[in-house]
Amino acid sequence: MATPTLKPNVGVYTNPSHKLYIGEASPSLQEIESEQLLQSGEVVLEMKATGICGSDIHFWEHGRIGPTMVVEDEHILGHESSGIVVKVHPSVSHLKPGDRVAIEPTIPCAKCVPCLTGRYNGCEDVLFRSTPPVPGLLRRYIPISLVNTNEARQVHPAQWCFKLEGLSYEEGALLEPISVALAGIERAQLRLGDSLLICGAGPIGLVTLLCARAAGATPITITDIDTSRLEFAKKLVPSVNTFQIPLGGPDTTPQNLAKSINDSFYSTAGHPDVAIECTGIASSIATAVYASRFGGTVFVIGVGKDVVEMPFMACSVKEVDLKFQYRYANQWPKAIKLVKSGLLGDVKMLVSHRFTLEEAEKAFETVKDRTSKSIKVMITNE
Ligand SMILES: NC(=O)c1ccc[n+]([C@@H]2O[C@H](COP(=O)([O-])OP(=O)(O)OC[C@H]3O[C@@H](n4cnc5c(N)ncnc54)[C@H](O)[C@@H]3O)[C@@H](O)[C@H]2O)c1
Ligand SMILES: OC[C@H](O)C(O)[C@@H](O)CO
Ligand SMILES: [Zn+2]
Ligand SMILES: [Zn+2]
Repeated sequence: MATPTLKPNVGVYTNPSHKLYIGEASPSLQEIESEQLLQSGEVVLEMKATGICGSDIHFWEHGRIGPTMVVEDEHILGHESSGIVVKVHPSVSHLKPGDRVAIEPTIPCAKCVPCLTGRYNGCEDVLFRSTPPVPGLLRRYIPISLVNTNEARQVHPAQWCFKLEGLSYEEGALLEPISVALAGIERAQLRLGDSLLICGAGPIGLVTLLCARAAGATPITITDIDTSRLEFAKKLVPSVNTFQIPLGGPDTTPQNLAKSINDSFYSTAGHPDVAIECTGIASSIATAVYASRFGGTVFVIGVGKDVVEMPFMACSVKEVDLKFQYRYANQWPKAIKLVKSGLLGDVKMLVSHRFTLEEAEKAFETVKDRTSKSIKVMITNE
């Protein structure tokens, strides 16, 4: 690969005053250009595609997610990324300029019990790109290292980079939300022939739909308050049933909604076997619980308020298996195989808008503005 002309390193920041802006990022152009300034084992990645996640919008708009993830300083966003190797320290032999990789944004400690038992998403000392105070991936360059994790220099360990194997950069960036859905399906124990209810047709509900179809769930119904998202779901997976959750009106209690959903779409068995909740909204979780069969599973991926009122007795008398998810573990290799094989369908359909790094503000406004009808907004550099 011919040595590309490198540009100054910039990143997309938010701060405690809820500003969104482009600013200088680490490492500097001078550090990147001089291979001597790279440390042993390091390579530099030029980011090629980064998807904007709802949590990026949350950190920008509200400055926090829950009580512990709080923007207290200038903070780089982004954790759905892929890129290309542009510089390599002479000590590195397994990567060369031109190699294309996707980044898993988790940096676990590898020492605590969750790490040692394979559930490193529960790491007690985790660093997760874009969750404050760990700077995210939405910048032009990031150093990757085989031998150390130097957080002061914002180096990401090579262990958490996966070769793209022919996938496009955008598909590489989509591996992150796909990993969320795959982890959910794995822990919800969704099986071939299970009937499924997906609550919420945002990017997470939609990738869950693609993964659940591949896993053999049938029938599948997806809900949303927004008709345009349901129309998109139908375009993505024509066999899916869609159900619009009305805002207000006499029949909008979770019990009534659950009954309408079940009467419309689960008439054979009466109820879905599994519900995967992808909104984090209390009334939607309640609808999933009321729709559930005896011994059914309600699996909550959505996140929301610190305390949420739940239909406790409905869970109790139906022995509902109520489960939750926190990010993912061990999903990238599986996600790459699934996208590459075509089993998930055309995941690129999820990308509704593309912007350059310099247009990041417009990109973030597009995600926030529901009239834009965006699904997955990408910052690309291809
Ligand atoms: N657990 C995890 O590790 C994890 C990882 C990624 C995302 N998430 C969370 O998953 C959720 C979904 O993410 P997303 O990117 O798709 O978000 P999103 O906001 O784009 O999508 C949520 C969808 O839910 C719909 N909705 C709102 N109220 C509803 C209701 N009452 N019934 C049905 N639908 C309703 C919205 O119209 C929207 O289309 C968010 O809460 C996000 O923070 C969790
Ligand atoms: O995709 C991963 C999620 O966005 C993160 O867990 C975030 O919600 C909190 O760090
Ligand atoms: Zn995310
Ligand atoms: Zn750990």
